[in-house]
Amino acid sequence: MAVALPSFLTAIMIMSRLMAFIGITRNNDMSSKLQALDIAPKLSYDPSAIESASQDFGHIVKAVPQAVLLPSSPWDIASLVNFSYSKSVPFSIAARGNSHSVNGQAMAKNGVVIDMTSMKNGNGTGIRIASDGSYADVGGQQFWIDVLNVTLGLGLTPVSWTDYLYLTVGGTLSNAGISGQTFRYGPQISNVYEIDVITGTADFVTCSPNNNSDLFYAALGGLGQFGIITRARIPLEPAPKRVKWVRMLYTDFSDFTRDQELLISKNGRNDNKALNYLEGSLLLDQGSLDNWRSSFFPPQDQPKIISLITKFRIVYCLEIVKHYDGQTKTTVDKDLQQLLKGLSYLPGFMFEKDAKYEEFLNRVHSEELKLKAKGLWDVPHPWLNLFIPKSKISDFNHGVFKSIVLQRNITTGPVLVYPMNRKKWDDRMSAVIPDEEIFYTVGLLQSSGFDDWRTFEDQNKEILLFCEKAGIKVKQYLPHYTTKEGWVNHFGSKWSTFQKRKLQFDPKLLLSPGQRIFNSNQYSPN
Ligand SMILES: Cc1cc2nc3c(=O)[nH]c(=O)nc-3n(C[C@H](O)[C@H](O)[C@H](O)COP(=O)(O)OP(=O)(O)OC[C@H]3O[C@@H](n4cnc5c(N)ncnc54)[C@H](O)[C@@H]3O)c2cc1C
Repeated sequence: MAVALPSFLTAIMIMSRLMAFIGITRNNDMSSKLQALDIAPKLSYDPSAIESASQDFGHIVKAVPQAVLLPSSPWDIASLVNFSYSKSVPFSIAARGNSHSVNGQAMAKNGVVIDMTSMKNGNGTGIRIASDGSYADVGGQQFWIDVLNVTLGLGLTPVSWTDYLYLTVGGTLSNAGISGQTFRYGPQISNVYEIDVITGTADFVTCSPNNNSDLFYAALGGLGQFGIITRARIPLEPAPKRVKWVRMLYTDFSDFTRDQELLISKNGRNDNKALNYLEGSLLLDQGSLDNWRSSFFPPQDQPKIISLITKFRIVYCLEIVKHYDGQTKTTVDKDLQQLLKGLSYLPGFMFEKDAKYEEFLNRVHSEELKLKAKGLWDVPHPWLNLFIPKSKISDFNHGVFKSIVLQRNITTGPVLVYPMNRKKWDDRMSAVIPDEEIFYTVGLLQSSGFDDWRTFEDQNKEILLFCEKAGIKVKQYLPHYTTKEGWVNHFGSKWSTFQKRKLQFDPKLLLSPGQRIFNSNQYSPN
């Protein structure tokens, strides 16, 4: 190609902005042409379908599509993409999983939103387990809770999870899919053998590390930019029956992080004596004992925990889980004692639970139901999720947790902080992580009222500014930027590959416009 890549892309972006200016003509044209398609009966213009496709779990931004596609098979999706791709003035298309993004990432202003969940089990997009039990083929629209239930039925399970299971396979694989298992098994994107993808050129491609590998690595962690994932092949292992679930409290941050790092370094291997899960969180007030990441602490112990919080203002909570099955309780208890030997948690502040494996994995759902009953689930969620290099986590504790968070004193909802290893991630994938062997994830998973989410967004901005000034090279998880410069910085050395792959797999910039990487002007605040 004679034209340099970035300027070609700039030309495409200018064209797409021009097209946005002539939106009205385009929209009328688009609606009438869509009526002529074979998938026309599956396009909904129903105000309630449009309204729900204009919103997400964040309740902060809104972008109204022209129509919502309710596909019954991947071919319906390919047909829609093909139609847009063939137009001289194409329209944008967003796959919508469970719409649990918080910044409009699954929206498509003036375009078409594909309600992936309408596919249910249609045409090979259900959950099918290999005859030897080594993997499951799973439709991109499937919820992880359904994957869990079906695989458990055969005594099997995937190994890498998210904290919450009412998310779709395609949605989490477009980000990374992280939780307390990540330190040992890697994120969900490191646990995929193969995927089927419909690209922005409407090609239906099966890809894996050995077959169309560029698209495989592009789509995993690719923020929906390169194609719509319609199937993923997920490795399975024998499922445990029960878990020992332990929480320990700390008032000293360096003790807390030293123990976290010690545990992940000793337990990263795949043997049945090692830990299966490790997370950490902050306890800031009474609400922290009973937020949606599960009420855990026995009621009789809560007064002494609250006294500790009152005295120290921040208490750090280390949470670990060990699976067990054939072992007797005594054996697993001995293994646990061995694992916890030499840790520096506060004496008298170790709490244990014994739970069914599925009860532990689905722990957020019961809290979700409680919050829903109180009208506190479908509220704004001004979240901030960051990856912080290990070398700066102490600076982050002082500058953010002990200063900004305590001074503003508005934080509601879980604040997570736990480490993971770079070596469990595959750098060829689109997902971006810090450039250090160990890094922490910090999630400020806040809920607010409809009137005050901006106060929380201000806190998020202050945190990012602090990191910038303090030279803490954070990477956002579930990233959200409003400028091209923000995205270029985010991807760093991966930016040129990301752009090149976009040109290759979605040259007309049709897909996932709500991420606002290549399409600006996609939504407005609520
Ligand atoms: C309560 C709650 C708890 C969470 N816990 C965790 C957690 O523990 N760990 C974690 O990693 N994340 C967590 N998340 C974040 C979550 O993983 C992401 O928001 C994820 O994108 C949500 O999945 P979804 O199916 O709702 O995707 P959506 O929000 O619908 O879509 C997300 C993005 O992916 C694109 N997309 C959707 N489906 C496809 C597909 N099939 N192919 C290609 N692109 C697609 C969309 O266009 C959009 O750009 C949590 C979110 C919530 C609300």
